[in-house]
Amino acid sequence: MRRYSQLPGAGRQDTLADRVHRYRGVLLVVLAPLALVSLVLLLMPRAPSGAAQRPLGGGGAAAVAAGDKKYAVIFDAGSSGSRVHVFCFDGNLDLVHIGTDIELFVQKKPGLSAFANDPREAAQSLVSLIEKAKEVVPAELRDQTPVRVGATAGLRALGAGKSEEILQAVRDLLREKSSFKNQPDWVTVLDGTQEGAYEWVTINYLLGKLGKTYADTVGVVDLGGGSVQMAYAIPEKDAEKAPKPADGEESYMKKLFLKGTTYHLYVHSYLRYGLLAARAEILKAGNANGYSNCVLAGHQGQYKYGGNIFEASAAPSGSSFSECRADVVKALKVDEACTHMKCSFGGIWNGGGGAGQKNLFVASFFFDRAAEAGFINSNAAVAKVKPSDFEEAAKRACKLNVNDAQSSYPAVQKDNVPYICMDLVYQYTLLVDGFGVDPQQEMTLVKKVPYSDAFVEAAWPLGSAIEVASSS
Ligand SMILES: O=c1[nH]cnc2c1ncn2[C@@H]1O[C@H](COP(=O)(O)OP(=O)(O)O)[C@@H](O)[C@H]1O
Ligand SMILES: [Ca+2]
Repeated sequence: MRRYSQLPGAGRQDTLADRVHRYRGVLLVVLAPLALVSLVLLLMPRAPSGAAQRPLGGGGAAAVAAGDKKYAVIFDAGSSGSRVHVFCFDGNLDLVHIGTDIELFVQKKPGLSAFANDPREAAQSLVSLIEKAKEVVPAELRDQTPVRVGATAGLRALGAGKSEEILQAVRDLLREKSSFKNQPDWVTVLDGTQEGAYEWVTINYLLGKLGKTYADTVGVVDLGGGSVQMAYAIPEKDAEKAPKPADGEESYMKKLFLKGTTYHLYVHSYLRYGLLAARAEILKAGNANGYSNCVLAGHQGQYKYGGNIFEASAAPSGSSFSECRADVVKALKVDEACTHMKCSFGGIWNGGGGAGQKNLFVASFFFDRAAEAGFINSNAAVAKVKPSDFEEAAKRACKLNVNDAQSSYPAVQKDNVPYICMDLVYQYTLLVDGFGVDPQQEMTLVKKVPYSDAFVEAAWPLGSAIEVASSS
């Protein structure tokens, strides 16, 4: 848990307001031409022909300026939990401290989709997060500070009707309780491409890569609970040849304009292939005999996901790495017909690879399971690993029964223990057979990214906040 300290500046409102009032005539004469000149200077170098002004093409929620500081409040309504992030940017769009931290980050479980039949209660689950956010934004700036809510795979999977009811309840709550600047179209289900693009912006921004050529940027994989995203930059000439997506699928390409540079981003989000959703797919793919080759010996039970129930009992001989792997390959539909040059899995174009994907930053559940399986330090922000590390860990885990696994992996939550073999096999197979990563290729698992003298969460909300802050 972070500390929330009161920002300097709160409480000076009256004095400042008095002074502004007294000198308003002088201020107008001095500031009006200055503002005009700065506007011209700001816009001039940022307008190459044809490039969009809004870096991510979003809704234009302008972050608020305090001096040259701008705050933005972003809610991440993830499938397994809700989180709030508050960021503060200076005039150069660099992050500045909020009290002693560089970001306010608070999280809560479960996510909105756990309240599928009670939209009001879903919205109420955000109240404590709203309160925490309010504590760090100075009172006089709150009504000008935009709050956005992005829901991901959990609400996507609920379908339009139920998710819209929940979003409406959240809009009502923000209007009545948040005191932040809110707008109905700032509370949405993010499409998978948007989520992947924001995550790519977050990581590349924090690493100082934005403004450099596409080949200097890093590729990003984000394994959530409900969906998994792959995003990386490719050369313009390749982007022009990108296949058109199938009916109902999102476009493979997204054009971003950031720090004076245009990027052509390949992004795909695979719904139902987040770690928790994939368990259901794996159980469906491999459950022919009423048991699963991926569930640890000694476990008899059912797995509940997205309102459905799946048989999840161990085979008589317990879990097996190789048989579980075969089930995962089936669940991934690795052999599905590919109508493009090259596919990842399920007939989806792989983007063609290249320099923007060479250096991979891999986030969310990849980090968490690697830490729980004990092959990376859970207190580190980043860790270098290879896909083969997941393979080795999986081979070890698949040999255990539930009791031995509980004592071998004390960091694994009790509910997750029967699935530790399945999760690790899935992660290895997703990387190698799904995304085509070489088992020996080094990649970076990332939880937080070092930035200035602090660490920032490696998650999509910062990308959204950058869009908000740069569109003012
Ligand atoms: O802000 C964050 N910081 C670090 N990890 C995060 C953050 N947001 C999500 N995660 C990781 O993602 C995992 C679950 O993803 P989430 O609930 O967001 O599913 P979704 O993206 O499929 O909706 C969490 O267990 C956690 O490891
Ligand atoms: Ca997520």
